[in-house]
Amino acid sequence: MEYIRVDLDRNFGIGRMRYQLFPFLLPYFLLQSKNPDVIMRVIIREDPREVSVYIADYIISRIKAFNPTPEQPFVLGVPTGSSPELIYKILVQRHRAGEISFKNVVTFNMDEYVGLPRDHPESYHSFMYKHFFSHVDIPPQNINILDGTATDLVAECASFEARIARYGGIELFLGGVGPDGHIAFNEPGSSLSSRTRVKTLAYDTILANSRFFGGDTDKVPRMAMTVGIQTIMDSREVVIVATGAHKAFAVQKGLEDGINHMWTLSALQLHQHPLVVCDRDATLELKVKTVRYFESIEQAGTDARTQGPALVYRPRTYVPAPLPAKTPKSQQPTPDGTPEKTPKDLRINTELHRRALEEEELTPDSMSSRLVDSAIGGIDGALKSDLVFDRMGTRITTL
Ligand SMILES: N[C@@H]1[C@@H](O)[C@H](O)[C@@H](COP(=O)(O)O)O[C@@H]1O
Repeated sequence: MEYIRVDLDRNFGIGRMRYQLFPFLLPYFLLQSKNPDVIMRVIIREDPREVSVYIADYIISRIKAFNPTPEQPFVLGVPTGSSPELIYKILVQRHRAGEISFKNVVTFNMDEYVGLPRDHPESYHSFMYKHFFSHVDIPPQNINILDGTATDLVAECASFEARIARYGGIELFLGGVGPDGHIAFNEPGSSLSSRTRVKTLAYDTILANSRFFGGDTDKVPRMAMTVGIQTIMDSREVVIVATGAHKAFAVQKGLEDGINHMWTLSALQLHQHPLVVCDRDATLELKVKTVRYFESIEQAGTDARTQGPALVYRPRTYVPAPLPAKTPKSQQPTPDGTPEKTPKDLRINTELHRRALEEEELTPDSMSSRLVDSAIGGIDGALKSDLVFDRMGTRITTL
């Protein structure tokens, strides 16, 4: 009896404390329910078609909610690759059905190969016009794609960042993910604070992308220009599409492991509104517990697109690269002693160029050794026709 009385006393005490704390905790709970998107969101669908429908719907709903005008367009970051093809197809269908207009949408492409002319069939210019731009009402002047044949590539990258800043930043960045966890062309080892720059491609990426060049790795450009991780992180929202068992290892590293420059997808753990939409195969390396957790969040009814409140708009804080405080050594004073005036754009270029020289990025010859087992499926390009992936993605069998 004595024990029971003690327990009752203790429970009563805790219960009373809970009620006393309630008024203080209430604002916290309200804040949580108002901002359900300030976490990593992972949406899982059964196959690539369902994933593409979800993302196309999501983009349409975001553009509509934004209600863009010519003065305040919706700024969309867009990728290439096989994963987004179906998304573009659905967006085109929905545009043709009169559901969505891209008249007041401005796009920035993630990346482009260095050295490929715009009209090369495998340039990202060609890809975007073939799959999307030629079929919707986006004005050509709203399309921004890096020019891989620019004579001054550093200046081209600086001007790209400046254009993004001029629009007030990117609203929604749609991206894919490479089998080695890269986003855009931010290969393993990329600085997590990188901005648009020229990047040497890792051998795995060359191998994976050789499928677009008739399987010939020699035809794949060795360099590309790409937005940086920080460029992506500055977007208000990031949506990543990941489909297929060959993306499973990258998804696992990006979602379950720590933030790591060797798996640049993982940088999104620091973003406020990241959304990863996977098909079932792309989740094969995740813990069952992780999959259940994300599924339960969606089932709980806080799904950003269908049930959640609108995202909270935050002010834009990005300003182009700071100008050097000191007069550069190379800049000689004019005969009358006053320093030479440098045009604004050139000053930005000089700063980025200086930084590019300082930040020599690590691009190992091949990262294949990190891709174990099922993830070897990531090198799908050259091998696709020779390999069969079983449903569990844990074994690769040759035909
Ligand atoms: N630069 C692109 C990336 O932006 C893309 O995400 C990746 C995956 O492409 P896919 O969707 O074809 O697997 O390929 C390339 O490396």
